Amino acid sequence: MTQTLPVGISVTARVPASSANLGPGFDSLGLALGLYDEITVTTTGSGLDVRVEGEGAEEVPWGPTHLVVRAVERGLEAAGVWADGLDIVCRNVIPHSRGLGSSASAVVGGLAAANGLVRKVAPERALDDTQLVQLSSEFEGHPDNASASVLGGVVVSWSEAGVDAEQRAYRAVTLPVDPAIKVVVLVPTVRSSTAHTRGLLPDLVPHRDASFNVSRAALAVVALTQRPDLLMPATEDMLHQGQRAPALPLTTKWVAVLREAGIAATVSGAGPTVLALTTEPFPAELRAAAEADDLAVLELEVAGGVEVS
Ligand SMILES: Nc1ncnc2c1ncn2[C@@H]1O[C@H](COP(=O)(O)OP(=O)(O)O)[C@@H](O)[C@H]1O
Ligand SMILES: N[C@@H](CCOP(=O)(O)O)C(=O)O
Repeated sequence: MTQTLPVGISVTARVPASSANLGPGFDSLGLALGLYDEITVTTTGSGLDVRVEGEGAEEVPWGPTHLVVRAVERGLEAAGVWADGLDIVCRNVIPHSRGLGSSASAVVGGLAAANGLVRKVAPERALDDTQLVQLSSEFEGHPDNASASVLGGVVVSWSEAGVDAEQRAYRAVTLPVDPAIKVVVLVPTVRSSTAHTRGLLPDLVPHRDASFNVSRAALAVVALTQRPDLLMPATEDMLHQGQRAPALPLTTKWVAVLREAGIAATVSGAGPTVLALTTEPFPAELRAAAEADDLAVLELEVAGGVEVS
């Protein structure tokens, strides 16, 4: 039976950004990054009130089609809980359409906030992390981003055929990142749509390229968790970065510049952000050159999973 939430309860979800693929781990590996959106949801007597501050405030809809609103409603529905009205405030920091998983963060944040409300009133109905990974991946379509924002750290995600042929079971495990690894992102001002750059990928790849990526993706897990000295070979890719390069000229240039300087750089997600993984301080001259190319250079912590207070 559906349970109705009382009016006036409130929670805030703090959800990290993420970088998907990490080079060879296309559609599987993800890393949670210390850039956070905050979503505060309060139950009211009726209606829907949405406010958005920061990134995307003037572009995203402030109503029922807003991604966070849809995720909050999905989270309540999954727990069998109803709210007569909702007040939702989004304080956005994660840049949109830059390859930092903003859409997955919005979905994970909305689901986690809904779950926080459920936990206050009917803890036995609250969803666990496995269910949050499933729901957010189903909803957003990118389990590499979604599971990083749910679980934090570096994640390996995969999917299995469900009982119903149309359904997939999304799974993920998280591993701690070697503390010697520093994460730097170079964020362009221009945007790129994930749907567009996915469209550039071929249906078929040569067996040798697939085999190349299998070795590098396996190595990436080792390099990220215990052997940062292997980050350069561990971030090589044949499956998507080259194919997307024509749509991402600035990104492609900076991945090459950084790699020539011995810094393990990849396209972050579907781009256009560049992800750099290093154990040394990021060189000042490269920072200055990147900023001169209109890239924001951000040193970020590896984040934990979404938190609800
Ligand atoms: N916090 C948010 N609130 C509402 N919509 C969002 C939010 N974050 C992202 N989106 C939607 O997702 C789109 C970006 O998704 P996508 O192209 O997959 O890029 P990204 O790499 O940032 O996830 C935005 O244009 C916007 O429509
Ligand atoms: N594996 C996906 C990841 C998309 O991430 P985003 O942050 O660019 O939305 C892909 O490479 O398409």
